[in-house]
Amino acid sequence: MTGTTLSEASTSKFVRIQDGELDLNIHYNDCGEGAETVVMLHGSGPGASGWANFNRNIEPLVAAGYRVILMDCPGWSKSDSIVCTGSRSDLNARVLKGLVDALELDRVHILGNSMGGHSAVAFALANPERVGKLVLMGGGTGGASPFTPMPTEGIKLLQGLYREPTIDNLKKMMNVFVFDTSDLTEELFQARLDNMLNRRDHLENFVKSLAANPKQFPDFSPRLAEIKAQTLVIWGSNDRFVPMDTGLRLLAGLPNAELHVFNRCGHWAQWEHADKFNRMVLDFLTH
Ligand SMILES: O=C(O)CCC(=O)/C=C/C=C(\O)C(=O)O
Repeated sequence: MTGTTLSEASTSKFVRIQDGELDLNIHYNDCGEGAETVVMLHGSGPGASGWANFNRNIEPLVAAGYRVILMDCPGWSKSDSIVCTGSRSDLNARVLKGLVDALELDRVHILGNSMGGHSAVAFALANPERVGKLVLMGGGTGGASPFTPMPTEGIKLLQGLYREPTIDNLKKMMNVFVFDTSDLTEELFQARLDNMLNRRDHLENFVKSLAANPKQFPDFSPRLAEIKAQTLVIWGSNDRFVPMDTGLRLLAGLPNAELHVFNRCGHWAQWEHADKFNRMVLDFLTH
């Protein structure tokens, strides 16, 4: 695939994953070829997907010789829908285990955004031998912030958008999502709205999941020291969804972590500072 333009359609694949009683059809994008694989896990916003979250990061990693797998978590994009009453971080981690087993990948690097970061940590705790390096952006663990009232203003807007999926509510959420809103085009809003409204079952099931268990993302702080993988934690200093002190908690708990904070950056560091982000990740993965 290297040397050709990657598209969502040309890289789109499905796999069936069994998780206890569950039999889930999971969508993923499989990009590039390489001895090492980077799995990218998206966040929990309505209409999110691997392709939507990481469209500025796939090509540079593929060009550098990595295979990139974008897994759409159950409840997002073209993956099956689900009501999650327990830990969504652990559910995603079990589904990822099913995917890496199905693809016969011994060990993967994982790059996770927000919920994707929480899920990457859950995977590393359950399957330490299957993890190369971790990159966590705006996520990695749930839990309270000592400084910021929770739920944060961003999470309140996210939950409001799930309940009432309108273009106005989408714009309200996206406007606190990134620091510089000038890159948020009408085209981007419309694509995201279409993604959301295509799968009303995902929206309804997220609301039901929250009603059944408001704490979908547990606090992994007490177990972070178990993770020996080298970890690059990346945060936006203006993150209004998952506050930056969560990054400091990760740094304190993970024995082999380093933290980079982007100034003038919200919850989407991999998109808002894509060029520098991509250079940092490639440097981190190769050294
Ligand atoms: O509640 C949390 O801790 C996680 C919130 C989260 O995952 C938000 C992510 C939003 C996106 O990445 C998105 O909508 O693209």
